[in-house]
Amino acid sequence: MISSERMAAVDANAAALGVPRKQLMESSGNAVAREVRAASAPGDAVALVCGRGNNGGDAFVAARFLADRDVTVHLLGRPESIGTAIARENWEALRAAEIPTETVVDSADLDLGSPDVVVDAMLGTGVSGTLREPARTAAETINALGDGNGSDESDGDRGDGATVIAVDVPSGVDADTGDPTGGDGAVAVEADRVVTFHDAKPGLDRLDAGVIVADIGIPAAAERYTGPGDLLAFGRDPDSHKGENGEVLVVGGGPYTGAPALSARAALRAGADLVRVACPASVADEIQGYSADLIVRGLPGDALSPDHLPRIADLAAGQDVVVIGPGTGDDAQTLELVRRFLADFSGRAVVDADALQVVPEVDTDAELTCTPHQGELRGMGGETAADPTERADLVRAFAAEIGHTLLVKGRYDVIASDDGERVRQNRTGNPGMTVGGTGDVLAGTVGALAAQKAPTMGRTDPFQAAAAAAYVNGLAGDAAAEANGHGLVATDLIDRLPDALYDE
Ligand SMILES: NC(=O)C1=CN([C@@H]2O[C@H](COP(=O)(O)OP(=O)(O)OC[C@H]3O[C@@H](n4cnc5c(N)ncnc54)[C@H](O)[C@@H]3O)[C@@H](O)[C@H]2O)[C@@H](O)CC1
Ligand SMILES: [K+]
Repeated sequence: MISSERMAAVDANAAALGVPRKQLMESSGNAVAREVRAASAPGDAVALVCGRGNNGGDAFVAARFLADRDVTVHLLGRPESIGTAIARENWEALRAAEIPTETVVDSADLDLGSPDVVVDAMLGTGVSGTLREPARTAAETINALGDGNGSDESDGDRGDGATVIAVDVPSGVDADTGDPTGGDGAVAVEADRVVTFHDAKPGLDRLDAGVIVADIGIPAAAERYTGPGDLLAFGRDPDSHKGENGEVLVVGGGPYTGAPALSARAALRAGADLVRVACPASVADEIQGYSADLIVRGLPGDALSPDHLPRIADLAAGQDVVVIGPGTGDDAQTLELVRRFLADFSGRAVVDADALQVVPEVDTDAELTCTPHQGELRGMGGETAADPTERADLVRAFAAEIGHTLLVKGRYDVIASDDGERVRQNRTGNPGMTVGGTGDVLAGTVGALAAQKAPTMGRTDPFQAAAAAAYVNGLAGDAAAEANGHGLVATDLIDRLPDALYDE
C-alpha cells in the first residue's frame, strides 16, 4: 500500500535515479492498453476520456498501443492548456500519428458515441475538490455508458454497458480514502476496473471495482533510499508567520561548547524560526559568542544536573522540538537530569550523544527521535551488521522495541519509524564527514524539520523529518567536500543546508 504523498516522493526519487516520469508514463500507458485489450476485441470502439494532467497523458500513450482497436481520444480542454510537458509531448505524438482526437471545451460538445470500452483518464492523484465542468458531465456520461454497474456485470462478457477502465484512480475519487473528492454524494466515475501504478492505494480497496496494480518500472531503490522526493513535505509555506516554521530548544553544553552551538545553528539554517539554547551558565557567553542569532539561557553551574529540571521543563513547554544531548558529557548528575526530563516530557524531542544511553531505561510519553552512531546504538542495547539490508532490519526491529524513531548514522544511514513499519536508508555523505561536529549538525537539522508546522503543510512526521535530515545533511557534506575535500569542517555543512534543503 502506498499513499499519494509517498507515491509523489517515490516518483521524484525515481527521476533522480535516472528514470524520468516520461518513461514511467510510457509504462503506465502500456499497462492501461493491456487491460483495454483484455476487455475488448479487435475493431471494438474504445473512447479515451482525458484530462490535461499526467493522468490524461497516460491515456495518450495507451492510445498508441491500441492500433487494432477503433480508438478516439477525447481531450477535456484546449490542447494548448495541457498542463505538463510530458503529457503535451504525448498529445503531439498522437496528432502526428493521426490517431483520432476530439477536443471538448464545453460539456455540450461531449459525444462519446457507444463505445465498448471507456477509459477514464480525466483525473488521477492531481484532483482537488468537486469535479468541475466538463469533467463532471463527462463522469455522468461515463457512468451512464457503463450503467454504473460496478465490477459485477463487466467481467469478460461486457453485457450491455461499456466496460469502464479507470487510469490510476477513478476520476473524482480520493486514492487515499476511496471517498469522492467533492464530499459525500459528489459525482465521481464508477469504474469496473482500475489500473493503478506501482503499488496498491488504500482508497481503491474500498471501491466496487477490480484493481490491477501495474509495475511501471520504478526501481526499488526509489523507495529504499532517501532522495529529493523525501524533501517534498518540507517546502516553506510562503504565507507562514514567525514561529510557524518551528521553535527549537537545544539542551546541552557543559564540558563542550561547540556541540550545542552547532546543533542550534544548524536548526536555524534548516529553517526553524526561533532557536533557544539551555546550557550551564559557565559556557553561556561562549555559546552566545558563536552566534548572535541564538537565544541563550544560562543555568547555574558548570554542568547540567537535576537542579535544572524545573527551568528546563519550563523552557521546553512552549517548544515544538527539544534537542537534548549535544555536548552535555556523561556525568552521572547530567544523565540523571536527562532521565527525569524525558520521564516527565510528553512533547517531541531529538536525543543525541551521551543522552542516548538513558533512552532504553526511560518510560516516557514523549515522541523521541534518537540519532546514534553505531557505537552509541550498541550502548543503547541495539545491534548492527555490516550488510546494509541486515542492518536495516536490525534497526527497524530495535526502533519497534524501544518505540521511538531511530536514525542510525553510518556510511549508509538507516532511519526507522517508531513502530518499525517503515525503514529507509540514506546514501548521501562522504568520508570527510567523520570530522567532529557533523552529528551535532544532523541533530539540529532533525530538530528543525520535526518542528515544522506551517498551516498548509501541517505537522511533519518524525520519521520523515529524520529521513529528510539525513539526506540534506549528507548533501550539505557533499557540497562542503567539493569545496574543501577531506578538510571539511562541521560549520561548512551548516552554511550549505539551505541550498541542500530548498534549492534542489
Ligand atoms: N509516479 C507517479 O506519480 C506517476 C503518475 N502518473 C500519472 O499521473 C497522474 C497524476 O498527474 P497530475 O499530477 O498531472 O494530476 P492529474 O492528471 O490527476 O490532474 C491534474 C489536472 O486536473 C485538474 N483538476 C484538478 N482538480 C480538478 C477538479 N476537481 N475538476 C476538474 N479538473 C481538476 C488540474 O487543473 C490539472 O489540469 C497519476 O494519477 C497517474 O495517472 C503516471 O504517468 C506515471 C507515474
Ligand atoms: K482517472
